[in-house]
Amino acid sequence: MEAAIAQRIQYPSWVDWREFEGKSLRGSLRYSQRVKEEKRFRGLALAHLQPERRKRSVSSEVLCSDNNSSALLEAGSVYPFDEDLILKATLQRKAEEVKPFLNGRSMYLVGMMGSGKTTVGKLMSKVLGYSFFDCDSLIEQAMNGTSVAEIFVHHGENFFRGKETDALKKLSSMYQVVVSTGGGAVIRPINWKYMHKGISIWLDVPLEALAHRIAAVGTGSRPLLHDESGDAYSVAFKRLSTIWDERGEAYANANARVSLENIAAKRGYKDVSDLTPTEIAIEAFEQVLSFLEKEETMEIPDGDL
Ligand SMILES: Nc1ncnc2c1ncn2[C@@H]1O[C@H](COP(=O)(O)OP(=O)(O)O)[C@@H](O)[C@H]1O
Ligand SMILES: O=C(O)C1=C[C@@H](OP(=O)(O)O)[C@@H](O)[C@H](O)C1
Repeated sequence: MEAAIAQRIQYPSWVDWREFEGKSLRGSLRYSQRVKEEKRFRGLALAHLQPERRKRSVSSEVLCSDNNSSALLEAGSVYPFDEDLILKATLQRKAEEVKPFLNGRSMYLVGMMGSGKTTVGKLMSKVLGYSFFDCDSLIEQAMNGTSVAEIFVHHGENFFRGKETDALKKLSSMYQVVVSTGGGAVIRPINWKYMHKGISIWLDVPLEALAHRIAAVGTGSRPLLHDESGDAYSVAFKRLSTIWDERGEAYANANARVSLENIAAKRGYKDVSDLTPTEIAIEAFEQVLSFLEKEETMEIPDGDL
């Protein structure tokens, strides 16, 4: 069937269409085998990926100029579409883009409690082929399995901060690792000395979102949030606000900042809770790339040569 079909997919700028050229996309897009092999398929399909529908479907207008194409899409129809596939492939490509410029340098994720340092850090380490370490877990292992909360109770916060610095010192001698630091790692200047041996990335998440996330999992593992009485969200929000007032500025020492509000605005989402860890990890790699480019182009004054 001769079909005048030109597919116009206009993905957000952060999606790398090259990932999918010539590959069959999951969903209702069907192409004759010849179209795929001879890659005579041309054009772009207009996909309106809207947050409330991005997970389930996409409205597409498909016109392909190709003979023998069996594409059967019509303007305005709604089709299942595997956006997770696109995001995962984009994340992999971003990692491959960044990796050569890292020269094996490690990455340290900093941010308030619940900002996603562990969740996003694991994703980044996986696509980079780096090892992942959670600083709190290393401290607990060094204390024969004593939990962070128990360390605070039995030994006090200052003792914990000393162990945190010891862990970061050890990690700073390693290469090709992604580290999820504890939310308070930014407090001590000595910790920045160790983290600046690698590249530090601040996950900047609004307090409201942090409070919702922590309320969902409870404050048991976060002793600094234990003090207040009330509903879980209010307790978390109140304590996080106090902690932010005390140390919020310190996070800005990071080499790269990942603002979830900026990503959500870029993507047209109403709320940062629409953002998946993969989307955040993609942005993290983009911000690392920007930092590395700036680092490379920074002129060394002649006098310093
Ligand atoms: N992008 C996200 N959207 C929604 N929930 C998230 C996101 N990232 C992390 N979370 C959840 O928030 C909680 C804290 O995440 P975690 O990675 O442990 O943060 P941190 O290591 O910074 O304390 C976990 O329950 C996690 O599943
Ligand atoms: O913000 C903080 O001072 C802390 C954050 C915690 O790590 P997470 O950021 O993983 O919760 C943990 O290190 C300890 O409870 C202290």
